[in-house]
Amino acid sequence: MKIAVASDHGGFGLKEEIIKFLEEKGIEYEDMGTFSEEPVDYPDIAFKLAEAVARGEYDRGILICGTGIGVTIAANKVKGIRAALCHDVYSARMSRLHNNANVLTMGGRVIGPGLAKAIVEEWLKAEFEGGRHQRRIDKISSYENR
Ligand SMILES: O=C(CO)[C@H](O)[C@H](O)[C@H](O)COP(=O)(O)O
Repeated sequence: MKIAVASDHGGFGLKEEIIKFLEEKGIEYEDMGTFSEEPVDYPDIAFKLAEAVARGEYDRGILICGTGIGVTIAANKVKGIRAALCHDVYSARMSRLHNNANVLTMGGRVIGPGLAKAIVEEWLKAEFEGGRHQRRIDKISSYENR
């Protein structure tokens, strides 16, 4: 599995922690920036990662801004992206099982690295259950493609 990871300045510190974690776990990733705490605009970061995931260049993406809200709103504008803002392990798990989320979003100013790593670990291992959940996702896709 190949993961794309990106943040704005508000999520930069947490992104660096998540990257260390992915390295420890031997998970293939690409760091799509930003590369410092210099302010950048979160929509630029979110669209770049989300479009790359939508094109199939990565299996999944992780996006981090200050609250996680901005990148979630932006990423979900990209066709085929199901970005889920998760600040607890249960939501992270359910975003995979029921929503087949292909982008995980978090707020670097909201949660610390310990919880964020637990969220990422659960999110990467949980698999979509399909069935009735596929029908619901298909309705979202139909709306997107109308
Ligand atoms: O949290 C965010 C958007 O939801 C982003 O991290 C923004 O950068 C945030 O709005 C804070 O911006 P600031 O320029 O660092 O005050």
